[in-house]
Amino acid sequence: MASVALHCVLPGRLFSWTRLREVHSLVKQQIRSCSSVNYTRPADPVPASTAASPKETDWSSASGDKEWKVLAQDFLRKLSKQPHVNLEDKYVPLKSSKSKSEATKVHHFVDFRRVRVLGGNGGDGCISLLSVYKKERAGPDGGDGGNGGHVIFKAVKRRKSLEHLNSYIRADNGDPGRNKDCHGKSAENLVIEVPVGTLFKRDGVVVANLDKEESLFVGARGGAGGKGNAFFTTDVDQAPRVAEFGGKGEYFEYEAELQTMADIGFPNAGKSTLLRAISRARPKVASYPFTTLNPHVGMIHYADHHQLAVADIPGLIEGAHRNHGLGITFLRHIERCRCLLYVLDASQPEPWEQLRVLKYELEQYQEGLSNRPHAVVANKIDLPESQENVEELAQHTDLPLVPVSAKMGQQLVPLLSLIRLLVDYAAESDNMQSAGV
Ligand SMILES: Nc1nc2c(ncn2[C@@H]2O[C@H](COP(=O)(O)OP(=O)(O)OP(=O)(O)O)[C@@H](O)[C@H]2O)c(=O)[nH]1
Ligand SMILES: [Mg+2]
Repeated sequence: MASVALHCVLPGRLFSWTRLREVHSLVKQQIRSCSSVNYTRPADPVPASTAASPKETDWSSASGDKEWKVLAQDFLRKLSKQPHVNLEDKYVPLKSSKSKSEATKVHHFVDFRRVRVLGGNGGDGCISLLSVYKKERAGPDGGDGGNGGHVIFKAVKRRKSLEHLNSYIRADNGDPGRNKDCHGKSAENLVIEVPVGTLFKRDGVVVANLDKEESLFVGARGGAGGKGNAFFTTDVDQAPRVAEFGGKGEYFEYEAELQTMADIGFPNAGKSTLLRAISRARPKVASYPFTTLNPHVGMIHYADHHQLAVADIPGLIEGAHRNHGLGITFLRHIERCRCLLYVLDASQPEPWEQLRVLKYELEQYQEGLSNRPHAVVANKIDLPESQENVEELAQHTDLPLVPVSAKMGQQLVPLLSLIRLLVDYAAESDNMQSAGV
């Protein structure tokens, strides 16, 4: 979700600055040339009153839903007139008072894990015949074994990634029964927290969708405890010498997948700088393309104590939907984002071309993906050449547009308020859809 990601990936190689400059100019050429490949260039700039370019309207009208655009535009207009006066708490972003972590380990955003789960075995029943003072044959007294623990997955809001999920999860075994009718202790169930929106698949088939807070999924049941020999006493057999073994715990392999992990994904220039500016995340920032090779997630806090996860996805290149570059892996992440931010480098000429490429790539990968509530972030407005480009960009798109400087921290508050508006809108329409309204 950062600077227009029309770059190529340079995995694990050392480059000279000259090589890097060559790559950069290649990328720029790509940006300019992609318009001629698969989609048409926009017509000459149209007057602000008839803002939407014909192509733009086509994409957005695919879903027939432009309500969020009107809402977002109104919201931005109000904000520009009366910055944050009388704004509801939920739109007021809070700046973290904590400094950025000094830890050297960077946590990546994990939205896919393969896990093997094993329920605990039940404890074995005990065979014992009691013999006490003056009563040599006091009868059978073998206790039952305890039950093995289940492995249970629970959806909680405070988890945002599957990073903590181990690849092998095993619940405890039940204790075996003992003599003197002592029953073994049942093992505690092992409850593993996962983020809301986690899907569990077995052999490609969805077996559980934890899309509600507190919803549970029993991944593997523990075995039942075996009965001790006291249980088998009958009128005709007063001293049974049989007991049961405890049942084996279930074993399954799942693919855990996170659906709406990050609320906003920015497919594309200065993305990492922006994520650093608005959250405590620390993605690497550098002046060459494809600095970010893994998605990063940062949290934004609002005055009503709500938190939003924002994901920074590595840049997209032209043809990403055909798996060029690192393309398809990251488009998979975007698929799970509720809303999108298109981060454009406003210092480059014709930034609307960057927007077209990004939208085209998303649409090619999955139809309707680019119709999710989204906004355009014109970054680097601190550079003098950006001014004119941003004005022209506003004429080329009818999308909510926020000019920012991620590096200088300019205009970030309106952006954060807008993000909240879009995410709330998306959540509400999701709820309405699931309620069948
Ligand atoms: N002047 C200026 N420079 C910026 C701004 N935001 C980012 N940059 C610079 O742009 C360059 C790229 O920034 P990154 O944040 O790494 O860009 P990115 O989109 O994450 O790039 P990839 O990870 O390679 O896709 C860095 O040199 C930043 O310092 C800005 O607002 N103003
Ligand atoms: Mg980056």
